[in-house]
Amino acid sequence: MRIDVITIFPGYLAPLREALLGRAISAGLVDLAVHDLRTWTRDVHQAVDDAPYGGGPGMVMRPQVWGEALDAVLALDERPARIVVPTPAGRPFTQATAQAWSGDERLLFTCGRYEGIDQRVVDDARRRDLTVDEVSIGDYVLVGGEVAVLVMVEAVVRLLPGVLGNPASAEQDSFSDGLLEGPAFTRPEVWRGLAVPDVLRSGNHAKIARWRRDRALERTAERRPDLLAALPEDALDDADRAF
Ligand SMILES: N#Cc1ccccc1Cn1ccc2ccc(-c3cc(N)[nH]n3)cc21
Repeated sequence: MRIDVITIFPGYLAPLREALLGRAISAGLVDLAVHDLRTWTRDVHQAVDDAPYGGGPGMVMRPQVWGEALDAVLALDERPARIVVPTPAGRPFTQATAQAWSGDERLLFTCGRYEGIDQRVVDDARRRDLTVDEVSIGDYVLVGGEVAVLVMVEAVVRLLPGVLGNPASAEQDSFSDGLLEGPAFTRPEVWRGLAVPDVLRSGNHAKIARWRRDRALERTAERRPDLLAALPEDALDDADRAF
């Protein structure tokens, strides 16, 4: 997978070259290129923003700079790219989104700042039949798109074959079966007077699986009843319903 990121703060994306993601890049599983948007400015001040039409607070990012940047970065590779625009006004980015995008050949992230990017940049890309996804990582407002890109790239890249040491980790993710993950424990057996649940030390794999499923159902019902309500009809078996 090729990943391009366009931003006025390239340094914000440095964490993508650390740890697991850094190893995925070194292993050739991911090609990452970060581009400074100001490369495509033409004025001495390298202006990337201007006042909003219709008035209002803040500034809006200029379409000309973004249009030239997108055209240039898209042209760097013939593979089709999904253009991702982080925005508080986007469709929710979920585990299902990450799963879907993990099958893409190329992702191109555009990091806005100020009050966002002139809408015509997205409109122009779409009318050229480019795939453009405007996505939100949560119902809160960040200062720019860079942090959202860090979140989305990590969520997607960890799903690529060969990235996680144990692929089962991704298969047993929270949300992979529509439920939250239950509690996890490791040594010591007792810590500050708190013991690991006996069933987890029983060696009875059927009982352990049932216990873990019950804890996941319990936690989901308590913290995210919306996820429980959204489960497909056949997602819960009789034992689940009995819980
Ligand atoms: N746009 C916008 C905007 C609108 C109003 C106030 C502040 C901003 C700042 N901003 C500029 C770029 C940008 C990108 C993504 C987010 C973002 C995503 C999530 N899920 N929250 N915030 C915010 C971003």
